[in-house]
Amino acid sequence: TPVNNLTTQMAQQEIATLQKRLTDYGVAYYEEDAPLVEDYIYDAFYARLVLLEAQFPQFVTPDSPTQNVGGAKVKSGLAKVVHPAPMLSLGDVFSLEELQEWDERTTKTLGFQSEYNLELKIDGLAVALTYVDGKLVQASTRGNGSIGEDVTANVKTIRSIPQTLTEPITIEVRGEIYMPKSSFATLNKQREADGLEPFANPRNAAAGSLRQLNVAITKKRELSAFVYYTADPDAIGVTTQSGALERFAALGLPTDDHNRVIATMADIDAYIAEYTSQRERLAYGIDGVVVKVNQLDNQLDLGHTVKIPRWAIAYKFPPEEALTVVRDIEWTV
Ligand SMILES: CC(C)(C)c1nc(N2CCN(c3ncccn3)CC2)c2cc(C(N)=O)c(N)nc2n1
Repeated sequence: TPVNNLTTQMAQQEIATLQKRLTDYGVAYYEEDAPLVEDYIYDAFYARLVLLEAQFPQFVTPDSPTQNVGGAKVKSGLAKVVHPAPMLSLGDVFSLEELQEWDERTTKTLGFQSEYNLELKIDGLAVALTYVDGKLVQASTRGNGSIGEDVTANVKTIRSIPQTLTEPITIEVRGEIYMPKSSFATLNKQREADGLEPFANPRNAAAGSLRQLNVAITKKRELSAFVYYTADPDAIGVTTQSGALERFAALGLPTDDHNRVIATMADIDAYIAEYTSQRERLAYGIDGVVVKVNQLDNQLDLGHTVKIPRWAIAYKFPPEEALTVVRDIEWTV
């Protein structure tokens, strides 16, 4: 259950159970050297307890596993985090014709023509950010959609991600962390000067920089982010995707301002043409356009399959590999 749908009673119960379970696991691991569960299971329960205790501090006890240094039993790599609501993937199309077909299917299912919110598809890596009473308490990568990695300390070094919202609300938001093209070029020059392998593209550089155990390295890597989703729109009182983006900005969260609401799919050609040509002039990498049904209640009517929402689709630009050399030469000048 997402943290802000819990009653105090439920939270107290879950916290007590987790404290007991993690203490037993800790004893078996540290004192009997006979771990009861895999590390990633322990880490996922531990991350859940951290989240609950942040939301319900009245239930933190001095002997809670989170209160002693040995608590986070992370031996190797980053701790694991279970996403309370799975992070879905996105369906892809590669032509305007397929986009029209998607629009026809969507219009048929709804019984009327929906308006769409268009967003640039930022070429980075997806993260979930959890704020409790307006404070950033956890950040995790998408991972496989159900279990990601805890990158809270790393994310706290990203200047565009606020540690405190402008209102003390409890909400989980999702977005994309990316490395601007200029930071990517500078980083790769430095790596080549140091005899290191350069990163293949800004997305890999962002992932490698974010998932660092040594947070000081993340801090130096000049990452940025855009927020684009919450599973709990009631927490911010919005009814459309475009309204959610406006509320995110009002809360101090970074959003991309290239989004646009269109009435019918006929209007998308202009947007796609505009950003296909603008692409190399943007300060960050994009690999397409994301089209979303704008009214949130219509999104609910459309629902999602196991993996992807029916109310959103990603139009992918044709790969620009051929232009890479030309583009790099152009802006390194
Ligand atoms: C909330 C939904 C599911 C509709 C959604 N999902 C997204 N993604 C899911 C798949 N993701 C993913 N990542 C790795 C492996 C599989 N899927 C990566 C993010 C979005 C990504 C962007 C972006 N990049 O700019 C965006 N403006 N809106 C998104 N909206």
